[in-house]
Amino acid sequence: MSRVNNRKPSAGSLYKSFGYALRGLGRVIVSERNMKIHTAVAACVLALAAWLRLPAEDWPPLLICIGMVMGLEAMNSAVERAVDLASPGRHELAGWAKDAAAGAVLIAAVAAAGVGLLILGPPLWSRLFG
Ligand SMILES: Nc1ncnc2c1ncn2[C@@H]1O[C@H](COP(=O)(O)OP(=O)(O)OP(=O)(O)O)[C@@H](O)[C@H]1O
Repeated sequence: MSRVNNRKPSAGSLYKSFGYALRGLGRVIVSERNMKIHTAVAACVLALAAWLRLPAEDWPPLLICIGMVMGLEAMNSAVERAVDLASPGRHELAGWAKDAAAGAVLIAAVAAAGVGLLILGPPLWSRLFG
């Protein structure tokens, strides 16, 4: 028989979950070089978008891409830690899992770079050379 979770969600537990999530993000930003790079690139993209006064409809794709890349990087860090815990020694499956998680970040980052170029490129070009 499956166990049923009868705990009622409370405002306190919701608040705590946000706290755990923010603590997790903080740890990833502090300890992962790639996450620092993603954070810096995201800040530059948002500053550039504001400077170029992009129209409202151009902002959602940029925000989605930033969220996708940073979210997947956090998930990649979680996979790395979980794999290291489960398989401290070298194992083919451990390498497979880490490579696949890193591949997910790479796909998102390449797609985000394409979206960023398409959205920011033309207005930046005309601001600089137009
Ligand atoms: N336990 C493991 N077994 C097999 N291959 C691994 C293992 N850990 C990491 N690898 C391989 O090394 C790559 C990089 O992994 P990771 O970023 O965790 O660094 P690392 O090799 O553990 O060393 P470090 O964290 O010191 O750079 C992985 O994508 C995978 O190909």
